[in-house]
Amino acid sequence: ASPTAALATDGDSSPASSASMAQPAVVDVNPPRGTRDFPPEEMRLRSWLFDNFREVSRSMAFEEVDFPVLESEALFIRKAGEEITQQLYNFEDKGGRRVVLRPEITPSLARLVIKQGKSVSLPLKWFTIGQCWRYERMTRGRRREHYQWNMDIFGMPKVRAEAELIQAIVLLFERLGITSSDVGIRLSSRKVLQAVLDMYSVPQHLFTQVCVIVDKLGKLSREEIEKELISTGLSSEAVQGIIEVLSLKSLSKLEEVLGSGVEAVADLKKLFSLAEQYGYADWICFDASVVRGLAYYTGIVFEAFDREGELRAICGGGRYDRLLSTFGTEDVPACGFGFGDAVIVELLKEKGLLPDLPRQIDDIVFPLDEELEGPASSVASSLRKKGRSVDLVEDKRLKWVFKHAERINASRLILVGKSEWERGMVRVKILSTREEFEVKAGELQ
Ligand SMILES: CC(=O)Nc1cnc2ccccc2c1
Repeated sequence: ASPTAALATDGDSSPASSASMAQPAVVDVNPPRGTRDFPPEEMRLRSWLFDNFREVSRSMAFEEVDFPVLESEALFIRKAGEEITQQLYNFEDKGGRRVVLRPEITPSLARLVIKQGKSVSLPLKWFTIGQCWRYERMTRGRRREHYQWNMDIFGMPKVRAEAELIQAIVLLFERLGITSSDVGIRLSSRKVLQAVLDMYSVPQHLFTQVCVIVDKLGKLSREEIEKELISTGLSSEAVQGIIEVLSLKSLSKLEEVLGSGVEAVADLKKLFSLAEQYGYADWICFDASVVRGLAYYTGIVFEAFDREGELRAICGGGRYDRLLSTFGTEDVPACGFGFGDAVIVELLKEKGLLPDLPRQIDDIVFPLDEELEGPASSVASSLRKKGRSVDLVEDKRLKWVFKHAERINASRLILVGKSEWERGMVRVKILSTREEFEVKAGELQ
């Protein structure tokens, strides 16, 4: 049997044929658990999505940056009980260093801002698209990697930053054909929770833990949330106060409860008025229960959701003004979001918005017999230098070449034949119109 025959076995004990019995077990052709390959068709869809991410970033005047997927574990050690830090894809490298495959991008961004220090002028607007990892017991069969588009602004303390980032999200959805009736953006501020904790004189060191617990509203039952909150040491009055305020859906009600002049309310009012000016007001709504699950958010937080409600958050982000001081340096106000590559594709599938992305090339160059392989190479080379995408085909029958041209949606078929070549000509077939004519080889473009 051919060497690849063994690859065809699906690895079960009952061999397909006696031959596979004799074959040694060849490498497992599947990628590691929880990870994906991107064959051409999937890769075209991913590239299409990422090109949209990039186009939006460009239109917002963000600069692209990148980081190693491998980072020091220290960057992600946080004590707030976040799921993301309990699933670190961490290990010790051969130098005995504690490292991780990064679970998120923001700490790397902060690290680079600190490293760049005084040499960069604020505000900084940076974006990246990068793979992130988690190590989860495969019992849940969830993926262990995904790609995330991140947009972050450093050094912009006012809600203009949040307004800019929300515009980026809306621009992306609009580019993909998603409307504000498909998707909404829920937003609130962690300063709401801060104000409530102050009302019940909850010690500040509990703030991030409480945020991480409250973020599970909607995933855990109310009783479980209350239990977890009590276990952090909160009084039952404080717990009830938190649950009550977080169920508010109107800014004016929030103002009644928290009193006017509270920073959280002022920030949110400003953001809603900016939204009108940007023209995306119908995309956003206030929802006090939005806290997001990352420990370091300090202000406005937001997440996009599918209004039909099945899917989890499509993307999310918020302000994190105190992340840099947790790395031992002075704080720089910051705000950003992460947009994963998985939920959005599910949503596009459901909305029938997946684009048709057929393979397409400009020219197929084909020598009609083997003594013309040289001339065919020079024809292909000159077309490529003029920017044409060219598939140089040989050792095939003409019948196969026509089939191939159709399969890859070639625009032209350039046939290099003996008699034509002797006259310095090649034959060109326009595949859409079946039109056929001779062209001087040197004038082909
Ligand atoms: C739907 C999906 O794939 N989520 C996903 C997959 N991998 C991750 C890896 C790190 C952090 C979050 C992740 C989230």
